[in-house]
Amino acid sequence: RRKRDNVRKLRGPPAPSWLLGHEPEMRVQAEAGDLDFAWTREYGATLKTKACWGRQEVLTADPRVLQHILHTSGYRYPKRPDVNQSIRNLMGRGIVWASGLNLPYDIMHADTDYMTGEVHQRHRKVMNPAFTSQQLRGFLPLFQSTASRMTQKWKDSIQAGDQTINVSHWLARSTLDAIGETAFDYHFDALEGAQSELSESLKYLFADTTPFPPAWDLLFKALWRYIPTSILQLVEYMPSKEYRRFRNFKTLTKGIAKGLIDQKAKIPMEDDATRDVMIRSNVSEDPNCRLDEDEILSQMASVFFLLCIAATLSWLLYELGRHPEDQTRMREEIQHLRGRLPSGTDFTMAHLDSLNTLLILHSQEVLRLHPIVSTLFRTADRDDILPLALPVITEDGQTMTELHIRKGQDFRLSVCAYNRLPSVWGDDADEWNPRRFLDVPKEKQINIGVYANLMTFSAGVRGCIGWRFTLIELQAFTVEVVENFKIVFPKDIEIMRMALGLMVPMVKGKMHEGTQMPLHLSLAEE
Ligand code: HEM
Repeated sequence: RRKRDNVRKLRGPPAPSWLLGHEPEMRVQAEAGDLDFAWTREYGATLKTKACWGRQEVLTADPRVLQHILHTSGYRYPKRPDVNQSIRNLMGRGIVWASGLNLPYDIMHADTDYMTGEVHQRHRKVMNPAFTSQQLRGFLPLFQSTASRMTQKWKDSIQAGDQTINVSHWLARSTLDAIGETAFDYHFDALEGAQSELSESLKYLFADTTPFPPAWDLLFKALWRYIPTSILQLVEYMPSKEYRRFRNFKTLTKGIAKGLIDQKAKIPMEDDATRDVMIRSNVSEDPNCRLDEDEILSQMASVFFLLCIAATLSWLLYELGRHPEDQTRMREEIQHLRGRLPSGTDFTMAHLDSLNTLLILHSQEVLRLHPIVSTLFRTADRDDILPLALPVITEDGQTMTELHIRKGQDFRLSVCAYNRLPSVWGDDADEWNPRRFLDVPKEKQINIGVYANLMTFSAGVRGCIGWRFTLIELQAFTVEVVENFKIVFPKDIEIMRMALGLMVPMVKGKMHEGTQMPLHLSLAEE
């Protein structure tokens, strides 16, 4: 006989409605993560919440539970079926969607051991060579020249008398250029205003749809887990705004990829040293390293992740604008290093690594405090017992140290709440303090995240493949901006952390204008 679960014994906030549970409340939080922070403070790191149709969910920021789900269990906690289908609507059959057998319905209803992850592993094998440390470090000069083109635009703007720069606008364009050239060997020329169709599509991808979906859509998506994949995939053709936008983005990125592949196909293989891994995968002899054409074209939608880098960089400049003392010290350190370089040469990765005290600490702190993907959604494919690192008090006053769950149990993995756990990051976990990374006792931490033990890039077999890429770009751009400009955060505006699929900055009272981060800039040498 199967053991009963003890999820219902967890404490949690009362649900406003049986039909919609906490869904509307979670989506209209004043700022992304507010409820996660409040609830984990009140009920502990693991608690129960309600989804649509009275379904019970577990929200957790417990490091041991996160480790168990993302790391130790391999593919046994797949993405929640409705979330995975939404990923497919946006990004097609690429790596972010690829799972065991791609049959969420079957996973839920099968007795057999499905979750071998073979499809995902095949995607990962093809993508990995493009993301090795050595490969990415070689991209530094390209990041530097893109950053320098961007700051030239800012200088032009300042000289023309406009000192308020919407940095997130420019960072999104620069990052699109950088990802295009490095990952796909493709020139978007977004900084020069070209390819505006893709830039525009990215800009409005989540605008005014995802945060406040109608009740029917919430209820409808909650039923997707009961629909076989072959039928479910048709939902991408729904006529409403969100579905249409996702569909257009997918068609657009696939179209660009197709053009690229056709163009490269004309070049004989041996003549093209830069021919990228995805094109090679098409002709690979080894079936474990081969993707079909639709899978290859779908990878182009990964340009979507540029939004993560652009938003992270925006938050970093925001924090530097609010902490002038950090900014001044960082600039002095960069200038000191610059003084030791022969003229006409630029920083190498070894130089950037040597800016460890400031640059790396600031990168880690911005990723901790402003995780762009603030929640991950997973479902158990079997009954399981999960050990808790942070035991919680149950409704009947007992201490719970293990969570017993049944197959099909949904989890909300709270990246943002884990990144602010006082037991992991210290009592000032809600505050900006880059130096904490020098003090946190690493030996006491439970090993989870791919970088700095943060959850920002997720963890385990499906952890972010682009984290090194992100760090190198983050460092190259930060050095370029801080060396050239003094950044001041304007007093007359308030920036909000909005959960629009991704956690992005917006100006309070001007949400309709979309993602923005206006900062006052002046030339550093003045
Ligand atoms: C600050 C920047 C970034 C953040 C916060 C971030 C975060 C994440 C997270 C949380 C996941 C797991 C998603 C899930 O489980 O559903 C993920 C996966 C992924 N990321 Fe990133 N990412 C960033 C930048 C990038 C970049 C620059 C690239 C590519 C150039 C990239 C490529 C990917 C891919 C391909 C996956 C899917 C991996 C897999 O399923 O095996 N990411 N990322």
